[in-house]
Amino acid sequence: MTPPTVVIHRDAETLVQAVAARLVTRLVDAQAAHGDASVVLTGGTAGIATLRAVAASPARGAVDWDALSVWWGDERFLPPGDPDRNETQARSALLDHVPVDPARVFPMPAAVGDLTPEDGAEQYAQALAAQTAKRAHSGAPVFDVLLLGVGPDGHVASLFPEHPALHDDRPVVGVRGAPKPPPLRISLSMPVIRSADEVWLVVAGPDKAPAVRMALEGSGPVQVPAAGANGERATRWLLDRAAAAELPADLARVASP
Ligand SMILES: O=C(O)C(O)[C@@H](O)[C@H](O)[C@H](O)COP(=O)(O)O
Repeated sequence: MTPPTVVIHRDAETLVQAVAARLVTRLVDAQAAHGDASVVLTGGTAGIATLRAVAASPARGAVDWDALSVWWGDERFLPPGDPDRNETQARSALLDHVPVDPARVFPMPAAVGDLTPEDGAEQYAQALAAQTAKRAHSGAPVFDVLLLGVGPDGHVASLFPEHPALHDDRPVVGVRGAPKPPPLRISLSMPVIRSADEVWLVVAGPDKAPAVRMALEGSGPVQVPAAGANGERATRWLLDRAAAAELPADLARVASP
């Protein structure tokens, strides 16, 4: 694991534009290297705004959308099409506007009938295992880039501080009693998050500053899950100034003054 890098942008809007540009480049590079690319999306304000910025970017035409697999890091366990589902928001922000191959878009299961979050997690783990085998065969990482937001409490995906899901050794976990609504969720587990080639934590706003500081100053991942979210090859903290406000000066070099 390489040490995290920190990039600080002037404000939330500059941050999402810069992350969108970086994401387009990352997907193009992955496709050039191994023919296709695999991305994990996040819910949350900054994550969805980034997808909107990709959709609006003239550079989006550089991505071969047909050769992209789309996964989710977590999902709010709600009925299909619910406006609060991360899937619904990602589709309207980006996926409905680019020619993705529907067979390569892997939303987490929705709340239908008797399905529980645990059942949904198990189904998603099966889809993931098939992808893992396929990508291993081609020598590509399972995920080229995995996007995460960070909560004011330091949660990432639906892995909340001190929550039992953090200790679950299954690849995908059903979450009950999440402190951020809705209480029922599905999440990739920490080991699966950590298997991504690159993990990008996209964080804006002053309410996130204490969590960003704690994660980067060595807090444990049980108290501050974001502290454990490292990629195999790169971990990038992509921040606006407000989220970076509590970082010590040696970490706080500003990219967009
Ligand atoms: O489903 C969700 O809510 C998430 O995926 C969650 O982990 C989110 O990314 C953070 O809570 C940050 O969200 P904000 O950027 O909206 O604060």
